[in-house]
Amino acid sequence: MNILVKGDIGPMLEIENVSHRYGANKALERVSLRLARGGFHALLGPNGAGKSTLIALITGLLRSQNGEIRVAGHSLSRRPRDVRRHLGVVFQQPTLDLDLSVRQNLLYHASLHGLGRRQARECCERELARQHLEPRANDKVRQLNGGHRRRLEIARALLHEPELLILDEASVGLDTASRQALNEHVRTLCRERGMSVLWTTHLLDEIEPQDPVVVLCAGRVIADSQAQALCTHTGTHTLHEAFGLLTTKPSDTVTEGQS
Ligand SMILES: Nc1ncnc2c1ncn2[C@@H]1O[C@H](COP(=O)(O)OP(=O)(O)OP(=O)(O)O)[C@@H](O)[C@H]1O
Repeated sequence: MNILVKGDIGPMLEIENVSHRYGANKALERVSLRLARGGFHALLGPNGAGKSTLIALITGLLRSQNGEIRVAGHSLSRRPRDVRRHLGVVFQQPTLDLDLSVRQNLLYHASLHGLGRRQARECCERELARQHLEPRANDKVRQLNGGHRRRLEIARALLHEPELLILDEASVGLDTASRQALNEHVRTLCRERGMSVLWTTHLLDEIEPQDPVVVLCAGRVIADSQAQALCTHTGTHTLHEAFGLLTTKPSDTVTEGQS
């Protein structure tokens, strides 16, 4: 995950030695990772691994207790506004207003971003088109299926055209076909817009062999490598087997280049 493509001016996301406690409960322990600019990256971990806590820290929902988080080179503690400008987030729990239309939800959010009326309209129409939601623009969110609601949340997260999109277990609650369609949709967006995506999940069928993955387990990074390298390292044939081994018997961290 820390391989930089020639010409890059630095990583998209850097996390250095971040720990977090909820009272006596240690949720994250000296977590460090780097995401190169552009491309689809996965953050994997079983339930309770600390994925949502890490995302809450990156997005500023939780206050960082120690360590350093930088987005596009901007320090979250020193330049939170610059960080927010570069960041779009789809949280695990949907936060759409079900009784407003698709377009109204977007316009409301655009106004929260401080966009003027005209610019807000333009941004909304652009995202409705990109997420293939134009035909549903006047429908109430309540009328949409789960997959379309998630697309609307992605549209909302991209209104200000961030370079990094974080999705926290975005496919939870969707049926298999909708999960697959959402995953493919995000990968296409990523390719077409040159964005960086951090996709968190505990569902391994959403990961492709060439994806860079970070695996969190019990609050620690236990692997940071390409998905297929995890199989090579653990001597397994599938990512399911590799993940099972790594998360039940965590040893040294698996990093890029190990096999
Ligand atoms: N508000 C909280 N108060 C106390 N403990 C918490 C709180 N939120 C999370 N935890 C604990 O912190 C640890 C990490 O939880 P977190 O939700 O970040 O993991 P996760 O990988 O996102 O799990 P899931 O996939 O189930 O959402 C767990 O032990 C969890 O019980």
